[in-house]
Amino acid sequence: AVFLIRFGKTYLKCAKRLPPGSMGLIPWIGETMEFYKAQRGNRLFEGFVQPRITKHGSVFKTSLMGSPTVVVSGAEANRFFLANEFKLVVSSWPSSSVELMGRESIMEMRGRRHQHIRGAIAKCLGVSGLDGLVLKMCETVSAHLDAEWRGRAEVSLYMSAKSLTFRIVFECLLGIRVEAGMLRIFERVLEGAFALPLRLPGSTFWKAKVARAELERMLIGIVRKRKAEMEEAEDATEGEGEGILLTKLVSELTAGSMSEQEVIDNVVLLVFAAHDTTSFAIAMTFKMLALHPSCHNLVLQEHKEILRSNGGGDLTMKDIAKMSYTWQVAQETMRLFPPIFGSFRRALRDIEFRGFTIPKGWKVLWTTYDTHFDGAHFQNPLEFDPGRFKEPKTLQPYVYLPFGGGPRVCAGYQLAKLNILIFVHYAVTQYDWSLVDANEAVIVDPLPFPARGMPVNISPKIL
Ligand code: HEM
Repeated sequence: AVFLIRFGKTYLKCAKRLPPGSMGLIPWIGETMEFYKAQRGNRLFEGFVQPRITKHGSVFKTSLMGSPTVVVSGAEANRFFLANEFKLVVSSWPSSSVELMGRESIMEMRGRRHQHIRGAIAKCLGVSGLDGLVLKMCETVSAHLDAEWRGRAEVSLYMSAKSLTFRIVFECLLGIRVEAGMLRIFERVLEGAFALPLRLPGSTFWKAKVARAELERMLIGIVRKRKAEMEEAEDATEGEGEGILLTKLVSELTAGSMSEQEVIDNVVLLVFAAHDTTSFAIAMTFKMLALHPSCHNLVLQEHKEILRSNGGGDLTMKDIAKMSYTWQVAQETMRLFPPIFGSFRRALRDIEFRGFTIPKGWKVLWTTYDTHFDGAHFQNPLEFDPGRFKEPKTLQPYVYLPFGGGPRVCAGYQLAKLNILIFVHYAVTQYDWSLVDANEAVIVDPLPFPARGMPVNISPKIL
């Protein structure tokens, strides 16, 4: 009833200037079913957004998951809404995500508090912070391949990428040893992040809450121990190398500029932000390499050259800088298969956009798809052509957005890049591999993943 009254009032006030579109027969349900159906089949653009753009234009209204929503398209719209974060809009996550990630995480922060927490995270996740982690990341990738690939004929590339990404965040960034069962607890939290927030014992959300409480207990123990160790050692450094991020967050705690809850919530959020996104990018990069053998050969040449020049030793940032073609492959992969298709914002006040009014409180959905697949920005947009990223500076701003844009642009971009490149380096130079199922579908629920976990046949490479 509250929804209907509020919705009705806003509707009458702005009706003339609302964007065109359909709110469905029952506004609370609206077009949610059509949205979910298209999303699950990885056809959100072709199945939901594009037909409505054709019918209503590039700004249209709909009603999704109980919220009146305006879907916007094009680089100009992306810039308008992403760059005006905090001024006209704020990011808007489902209540289950907020509850499970924590209300003190960066995704819920605004203004100064957001800037402060982001500053602390960015210091560790920027190029200079990560420089001291390259060696540890290489050791982690090597150890991962030895433990999970060696001696096997087949592995699930996606699951392997997931456990590696988890290990990199925990062991390299936080300096926390991954114990058996930790990944499972974490994944149970993630499973509830987009589930209906039902507090019924046995429901996905309930199980996620129980897992979150377990994770929180574990993290509180770790944070308190690290704080005591740092105090005892009178260690006032903000950290570098292994564990850089946790050291930085704990030093903020000691200095009184962050609360314990903020430290815990942001640790959970960072693992969440890194996990499915990086793993999907890795899996799809391999898929694209398998489907485009000439690209695979170029990648292999690039990495063999690095092995030749460093004598097969540990990688350095200089070696990683030489992986330019591999990064083009990964970028082109994320253009076609963005790990995050877009995200929701909430209007802080009535917003005038392209002659329409977006009422205060309504949601705005920006997506990567329409610019990523637009022939005006990318010639033959459905073709896989890594070469288009050779000169990325020629791209107009807010066209290529796998990492978002504006004040909330991905804080983990450099880490994701390192993770992908280092993994590709070790995997392609040490193993011959091929896809078990070249036609494996991608399911989106609500983040994308390969339906069968992308099994690959592997055998040790004889170089
Ligand atoms: C291929 C991998 C990744 C992709 C595609 C990706 C994508 C994104 C996107 C699209 C956003 C913006 C969301 C929005 O505007 O609502 C974002 C935000 C964010 N990402 Fe990533 N991400 C990746 C990896 C990572 C990693 C490895 C980390 C850190 C460990 C990370 C940390 C964050 C954080 C903290 C934010 C929120 C920033 C803020 O609110 O200020 N991401 N990411």
